[in-house]
Amino acid sequence: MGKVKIFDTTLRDGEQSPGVSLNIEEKLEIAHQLAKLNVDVIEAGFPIASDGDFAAVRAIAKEVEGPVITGLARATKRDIDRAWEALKFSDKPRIHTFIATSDIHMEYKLKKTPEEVLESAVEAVEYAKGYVKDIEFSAEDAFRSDKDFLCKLFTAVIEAGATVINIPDTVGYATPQEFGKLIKYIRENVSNINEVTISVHCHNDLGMAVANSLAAVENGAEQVECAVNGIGERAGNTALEEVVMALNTRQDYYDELSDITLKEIYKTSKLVSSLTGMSVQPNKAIVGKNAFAHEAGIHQDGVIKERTTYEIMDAQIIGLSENKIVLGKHSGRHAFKERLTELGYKLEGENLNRTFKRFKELADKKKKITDRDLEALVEDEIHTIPQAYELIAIQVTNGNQVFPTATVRVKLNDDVITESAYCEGGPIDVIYRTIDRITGLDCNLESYAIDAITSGKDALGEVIVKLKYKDDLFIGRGVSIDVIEASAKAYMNAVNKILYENKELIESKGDA
Ligand SMILES: CC(=O)SCCNC(=O)CCNC(=O)[C@H](O)C(C)(C)COP(=O)(O)OP(=O)(O)OC[C@H]1O[C@@H](n2cnc3c(N)ncnc32)[C@H](O)[C@@H]1OP(=O)(O)O
Ligand SMILES: CC(C)C(=O)C(=O)O
Repeated sequence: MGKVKIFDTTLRDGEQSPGVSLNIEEKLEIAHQLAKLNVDVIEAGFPIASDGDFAAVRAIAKEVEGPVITGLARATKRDIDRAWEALKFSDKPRIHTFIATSDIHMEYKLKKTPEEVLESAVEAVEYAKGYVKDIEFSAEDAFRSDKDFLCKLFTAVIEAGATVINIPDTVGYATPQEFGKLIKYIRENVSNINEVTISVHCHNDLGMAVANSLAAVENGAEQVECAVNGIGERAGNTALEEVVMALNTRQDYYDELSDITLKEIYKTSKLVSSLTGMSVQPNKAIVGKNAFAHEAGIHQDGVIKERTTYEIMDAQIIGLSENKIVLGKHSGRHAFKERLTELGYKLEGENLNRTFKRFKELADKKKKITDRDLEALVEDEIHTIPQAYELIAIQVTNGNQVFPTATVRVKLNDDVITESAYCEGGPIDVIYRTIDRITGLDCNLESYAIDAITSGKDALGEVIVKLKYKDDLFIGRGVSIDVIEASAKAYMNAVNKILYENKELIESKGDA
C-alpha cells in the first residue's frame, strides 16, 4: 500500500476565500487541530501578505509540532526572506516558492518571457536553499502551461535544489483524464523527477478538484494539497476530507492511504466552519449534516436491517458518534464531562462550569440533548475571546401591527451595567441598533446567516454575522434555542472581536 502525503492549505489558500479572515489565535487553534488530524504539511500563510499573516505563521512555526510547517513566497528575495523569518522557528520548516508558467500569466500578469520566468524560478529556489533544505516549488497555472516548457522548468528547479515540485490546476480547468495524463507526462519527461516528491494542487471551478487530485494520485502524485471543507479561492480547493475518505473507502482500488487520523475529521470540519464563518452545505460529502442521514423509508428500513445497505462509510470513523449516555436535565457534571471527553473536548474549571450551566438551561427547554447540541455549546465556549461586553438580557416586542422595540442590557468589563432601547426596523435590526447605541461603534453588518444545528422544533439555532469595521471583517457566532438570542450573541461576539483587535477603543471606554 502506498502513502499519499496530505498538505493542508486551509490557513493559506483556504483563507483566500472571499470574506474569510482569521486572527492569530484562530489560526493557531486550527493549526493545532490540523496537527491532531496528523496532516503531513501545514501551509500556515503567506508571510509577506501582512504583518498579521507573518505573525500567525511565526506563531504556528514556534508552537505547532509534528507536521512540516510551510509558508508561501513569490519568486522574489523579499518574499523568501520574509517567509524564512517566520518559518525558521519550526523544527520542520519548508519554504514554498512559486511563479506562473502559462503563456497567459507570463505575458499579461508577470510581463516576462519564458526564459525570464525560468531564470526567476531557479534563482528563487537557489536563494531559498541558502536558508533551508526543504523547498517546494509550484508552477502556478501549470495545467494551462506548455508541457515541454513545464518539464524544462521542473528539471531546472530540481537541479537548483527543490525537494517538492507542485503541479497546480490553478483555475480548475482540467478534467480528471487530462490531469492524470499531465502527471504521467511530467514523470516520464523530467529526467531528475525521482529525486523529488510530486505534488498536486487543484481548484474546484468545475467541481472536479477532488476527482483531478485522485486521478493525479493514480498517475504517480505523492502529495495532495487540499483544504478542510474544500474552502479556498473562488470555488475552493480540493476538499481534504473527501480525498482522504476516498482513499480510505476505496483502498481496494487506489492501493494508497494517507496518515490522517480519521476520527478527527468531523471535529476539524466543525472548527474550520465555525471560525471562518463558512457554513458547510448540508449535502456536502463526508461532513455535511445529511451525509449520514436517511430520509426515505426504503433506505431507513435497509439501514436498520443492515447499515451497509445504504452506507459505504461508518459515520463513527470520522468522529461522528451515537449517544451512548442519554444526557438530559437530570444529568450531572460527571456524565457531562465524560461525554465531552468522548467527543474529544477537554473542558476544565470555569469553562466547564459555564458550559455545564448552559447545558442545564438547554436541557430545561429541550427534551433530548444530542451530541451536536453539545458540540455547539462547547464551540461557543472555547472560541470566545475575552468579552469586553457581556450580554445580560434582551427583550424584543414585535408584531405585525407594532414597531419592533428592543431593550438590551450588557455588562462592560465585568463591571458597569448599561441598558438601552431602540424602536424601528426589523426585530433583529432593532437589537443590532440598540447594541450599536450602547457600544458607540460605527460598524456595518455585511452578512447574516441562520441555520438550525440540530433537528426538531426545539433545535439549536446558529447565527453567523460578518461585521465590517474600518477595512476589516469580523465574524461573530451565536448559538441558542431562541434565534433572537442567537442573533444578539453573534453580533456581540463580533463586537467583542473588534474591541479585542482595537484595544484602544475599550481602554477609552474604561476611562470614561
Ligand atoms: C494562485 C495563488 O493562490 S497565488 C497566491 C495568491 N494570494 C495572494 O495574493 C494573497 C496575498 N497577497 C497579497 O497580500 C499581495 O498581493 C502581495 C503583498 C503579495 C503583493 O501586493 P502588491 O505588492 O501590492 O502587488 P499586487 O498584489 O497588486 O501585484 C502582484 C505583483 O506580484 C507579481 N507576481 C505575482 N506572482 C509572482 C511570483 N510568483 N513571483 C514574482 N512576482 C510575482 C505580479 O506580477 C505583480 O507585480 P507588479 O507589481 O510588478 O505588476
Ligand atoms: C501558489 C499555488 C500553489 C496556488 O495556490 C495555485 O496555483 O492555485
